[in-house]
Amino acid sequence: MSLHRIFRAVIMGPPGSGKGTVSARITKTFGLKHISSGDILRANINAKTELGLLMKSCIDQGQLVPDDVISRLILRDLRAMEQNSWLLDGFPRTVSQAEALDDAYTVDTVINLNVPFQTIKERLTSRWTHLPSGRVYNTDFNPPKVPGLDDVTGEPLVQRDDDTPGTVTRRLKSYETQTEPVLEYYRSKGVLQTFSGTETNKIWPHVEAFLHRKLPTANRNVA
Ligand SMILES: Nc1nc2c(ncn2[C@@H]2O[C@H](COP(=O)(O)OP(=O)(O)O)[C@@H](O)[C@H]2O)c(=O)[nH]1
Ligand SMILES: Nc1ncnc2c1ncn2[C@@H]1O[C@H](COP(=O)(O)OP(=O)(O)O)[C@@H](O)[C@H]1O
Repeated sequence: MSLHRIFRAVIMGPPGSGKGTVSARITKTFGLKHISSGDILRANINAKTELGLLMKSCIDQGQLVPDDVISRLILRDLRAMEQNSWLLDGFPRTVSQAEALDDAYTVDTVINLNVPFQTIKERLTSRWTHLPSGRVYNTDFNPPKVPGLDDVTGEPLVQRDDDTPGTVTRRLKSYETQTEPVLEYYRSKGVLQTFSGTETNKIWPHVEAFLHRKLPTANRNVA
């Protein structure tokens, strides 16, 4: 059965380290299903669901939403794709979330983007997001073809309410205290693979080569 084994991966890294950008390249190249906790939360906020309204102030203040809320949300989505290989982006962010995931699935590999905080701060205040798809742009790095509009749909891009300098500082702090222990958790399980650098275009070839080794064609989802 090993040829058709389902591949389950997590991508980690501080806010703005390029998780969304690298995830888009991974899904395109390897056909894994991409599940982004931030995209799911923002879709709830946008649709003004009860959950979205409850979580918005937490997110806008740069705090993590409660473990039980996000774990239930993500595990429910994962149950709907039991037969698919997937890439989790933004979850788990605490050891308690990692344990909840571990109770349900074995994670094959954890890709850790190790990008210095100084590099990140400059990026986030110039990030533009297409909310419905989660596609991200940057006024310097990958500007949209038409300023302010998504390349694929032509719909407007927005700046996230939590991409302000003060909130970015709080998000980096919560990354240090709450999320860095998750790296240790996965390191001790022997599944952590760290990629360090300041530019996504230099990091990406290493991630791609690593996944080519880990993920022979047979493991990929059929497009
Ligand atoms: N200048 C620069 N910006 C980048 C690079 N890689 C990604 N970005 C931009 O940085 C911002 C954060 O990247 P994103 O993928 O959203 O990171 P995430 O928060 O970890 O998911 C976005 O606006 C990206 O377009 C890079 O190598 N250089
Ligand atoms: N796994 C999670 N646990 C708790 N809060 C989360 C989680 N994922 C996302 N969030 C909330 O959503 C916000 C945005 O997350 P995300 O889109 O992953 O952004 P980034 O990677 O740029 O920080 C976080 O700052 C946090 O408030």
